Amino acid sequence: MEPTKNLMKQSKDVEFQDLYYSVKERKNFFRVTGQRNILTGLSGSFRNGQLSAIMGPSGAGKSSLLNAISGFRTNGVNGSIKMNRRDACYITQDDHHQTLLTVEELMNLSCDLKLKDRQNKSQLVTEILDNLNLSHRRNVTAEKLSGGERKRLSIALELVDNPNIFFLDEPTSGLDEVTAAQCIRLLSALAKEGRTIVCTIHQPSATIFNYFDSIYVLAKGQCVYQGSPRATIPFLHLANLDCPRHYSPSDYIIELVDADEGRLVPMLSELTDNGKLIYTAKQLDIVESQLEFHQAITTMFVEQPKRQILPPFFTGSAASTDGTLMGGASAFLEQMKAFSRRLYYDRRDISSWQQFLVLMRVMMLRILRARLALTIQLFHHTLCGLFFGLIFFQLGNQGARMFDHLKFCIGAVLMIVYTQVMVPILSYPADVKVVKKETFNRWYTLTPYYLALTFSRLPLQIILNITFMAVTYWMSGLPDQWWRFCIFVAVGLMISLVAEGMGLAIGATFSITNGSVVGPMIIAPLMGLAVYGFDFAPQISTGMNLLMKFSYVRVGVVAMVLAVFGFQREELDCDEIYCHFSDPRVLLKFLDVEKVSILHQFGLLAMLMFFFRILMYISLRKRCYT
Ligand SMILES: Nc1ncnc2c1ncn2[C@@H]1O[C@H](COP(=O)(O)OP(=O)(O)OP(=O)(O)O)[C@@H](O)[C@H]1O
Repeated sequence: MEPTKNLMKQSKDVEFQDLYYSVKERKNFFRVTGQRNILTGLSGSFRNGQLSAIMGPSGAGKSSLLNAISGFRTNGVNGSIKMNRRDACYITQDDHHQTLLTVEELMNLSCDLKLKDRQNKSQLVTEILDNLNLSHRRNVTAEKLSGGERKRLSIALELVDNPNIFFLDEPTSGLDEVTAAQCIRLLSALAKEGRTIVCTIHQPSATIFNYFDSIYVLAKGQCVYQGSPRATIPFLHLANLDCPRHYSPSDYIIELVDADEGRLVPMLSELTDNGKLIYTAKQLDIVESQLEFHQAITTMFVEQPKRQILPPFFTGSAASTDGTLMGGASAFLEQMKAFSRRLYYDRRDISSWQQFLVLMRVMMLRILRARLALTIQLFHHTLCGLFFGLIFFQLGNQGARMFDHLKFCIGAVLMIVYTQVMVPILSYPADVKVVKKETFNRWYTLTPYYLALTFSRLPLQIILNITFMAVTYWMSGLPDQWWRFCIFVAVGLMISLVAEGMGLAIGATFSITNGSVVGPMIIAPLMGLAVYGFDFAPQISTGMNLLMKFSYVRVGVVAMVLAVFGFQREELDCDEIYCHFSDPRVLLKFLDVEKVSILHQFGLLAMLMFFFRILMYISLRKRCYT
């Protein structure tokens, strides 16, 4: 690949010292039984202009190290890292992209969100796609690309604002040998253009191994080798471990550190001073004397006691000290300056309003493109409306059918709740991964995304609700009053917005597996509260009444009852000798809601809607920024 001049930019190194990463071990969800150290005091550096690999056996901590130094994961990470976050991007192993958009649309989206000057946008897109050999796939959606093409697309999307530092988690996983080699060659070319490229790789073939400028081998969370690929054999020779002829050094070193439960790990880790030393070889010959080593870290980090937590706003900055008090003070000043610089840089060129507009457009486009899902949802709501309409056909004005009226209101609410809760629980977790990647790579900030998500779903919600409610209303024979119909629809819409908020909050917090358990588990007691005590409503205790206010299903049912029977509704027909509930006021009194205002119920629903949506926002923030 030819280096592209207008993409050239000065780039920087990545250095880290005494890096720890630990996770809490739990016996069950709540009980923490201890702490597991995954990375144990690692140091090292990845140089600008080089393609570096983090290698190691499965479970060695490669992804953990990549996540920790890139800042993709901050929870449980302690130590010093020098890296300009503004200049870095992270490409995940699974290549999460916005679904239903073509390569060109995704590239345009990336440009719209990242570049202020959009005049040369199409030229830039063409240039990048040409360079990454993706031009012929411009009009294909990301889901239809091959593994290698998808990886190249991930790189292309990030190249738009030309970051200096690329972190890639297992870029060759799932690719055949030829495609994997192509991918690594591309990364090597990008590094030569003046970028720092760091990727994890499990066990590269001999060909791929030699494409790397530097390798960092991990085992059991410790550094067992750091240096050039060709210095691997002399390094092992130094430890009296001779790589057999015709054996790939990458295979050999991985096998060595994996054997005998990692018996050799402490010795090799000592030779590298856990990453503080870097090895190089002068020539290709495997001769011990040609091995050289030097300090991996050039930055003098602030002296820190082991495992001390850096305040989060210091991460990503580096400071020097000679270990003295004065040195420490000037280092602190430097950190403060770096912090202010970061604050300055964090002010995005693209305003939040512009981000909102771009995201809104894309989200609406995606909703319209999901034709099958749209058709199924419309069909489902119409069918449910017809089903309800048939069950309660022309019963809406029958004074003798009080229980049917109640069943109608409860049933309609439950149908809305279940549909609106379950869809985001099952679909949103996949979106969260895309959002995490895109916010991390500075495509947009969370607030405009969140607002665009909320508003873009609104039109579809309204249409689906009107469909279901209209069919139900007219078939069940409720009064021919447009204003009552509008209130009926508004109640349905409000319930669906609360339920959707709850579904999104669960989807943003849990995986699909856990969410599909948690969702119904939460709805069940809410449903219980919804039907509780309708036959002895006036005797319900104050405490229970208060609790019932938290069940939006109950609040929804009450609002629905008020919409159907409130507002001075005329007497219902009576086909029998005596109909106790033919006067709607009797029914309202029986349910103890005759003095309840529908506005009050709308207020409660609005509060619960905000509650779930704020919960979702907090959850999303936590997922994206820790
Ligand atoms: N959040 C976590 N909670 C518990 N254990 C974790 C967590 N993250 C990582 N681990 C554990 O830490 C170890 C290292 O994980 P990591 O994913 O970094 O390994 P890896 O070298 O990338 O492995 P692989 O090549 O198989 O992907 C593994 O044993 C993993 O189970």
